Amino acid sequence: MIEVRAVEKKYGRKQILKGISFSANKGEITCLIGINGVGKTTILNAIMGLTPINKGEILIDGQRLKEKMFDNITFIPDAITMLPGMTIGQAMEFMADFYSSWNQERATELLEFFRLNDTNRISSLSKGNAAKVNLLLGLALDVDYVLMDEPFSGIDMFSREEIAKVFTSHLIENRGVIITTHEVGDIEHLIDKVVLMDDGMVTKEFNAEDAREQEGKSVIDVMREVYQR
Ligand SMILES: Nc1ncnc2c1ncn2[C@@H]1O[C@H](COP(=O)(O)OP(=O)(O)OP(=O)(O)O)[C@@H](O)[C@H]1O
Repeated sequence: MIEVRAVEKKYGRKQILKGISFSANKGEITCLIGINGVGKTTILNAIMGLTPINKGEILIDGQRLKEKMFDNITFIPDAITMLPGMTIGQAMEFMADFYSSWNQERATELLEFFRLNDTNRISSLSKGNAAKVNLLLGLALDVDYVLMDEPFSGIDMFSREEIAKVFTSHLIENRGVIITTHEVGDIEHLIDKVVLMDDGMVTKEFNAEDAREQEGKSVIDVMREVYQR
């Protein structure tokens, strides 16, 4: 489990996170939702140890962040970080050389799943295919936790639908996934837990299926209630 406890973060004098707390379980997809600039990426960076926090703590499987934990967690940023001149195959080789957790079998399966051609250059990819390569490179690692920053941002409806399918496949199973987004529409049915953020705080944390089954409310219904108060 990833536990974010009363985390505060300032950039200069600007307080971005004002005591954020939530948890994300293994085997579940947790969606962090909030408007642009609310601090979603900052939280992912803090979980990855990429940005220092001012207060609070972050625990992974009950332990404070330590360097060796980063072998068990991966961060998929919102844009591809590989050199544009590389082919998809070369990007995969780079990852295989760099990460001991690289799983070539899973990488090949993801390549087929997303119907990508490994001889294509990163620079020639459509936004949708670049997003798929980005996910492939992260999901091919054998890690328990996957953090994804806006995986659906700026891509067309058909690519979004194809990408969404990966979340219900065995390629995600048993992992703890945190996704950030400001548009929940396409992935609403895939999410287990929802964490709504506003003004540097968590305004509501709930189980999406419970909301659907017990209250007959979609994630969007709950968001409307919370944000339009
Ligand atoms: N390194 C930094 N130095 C100063 N301010 C920063 C830095 N990184 C982020 N910020 C500011 O912190 C706030 C939160 O940024 P963050 O990227 O975490 O938000 P977000 O919710 O992920 O937004 P988006 O949906 O646009 O990606 C923004 O106002 C941003 O300008």
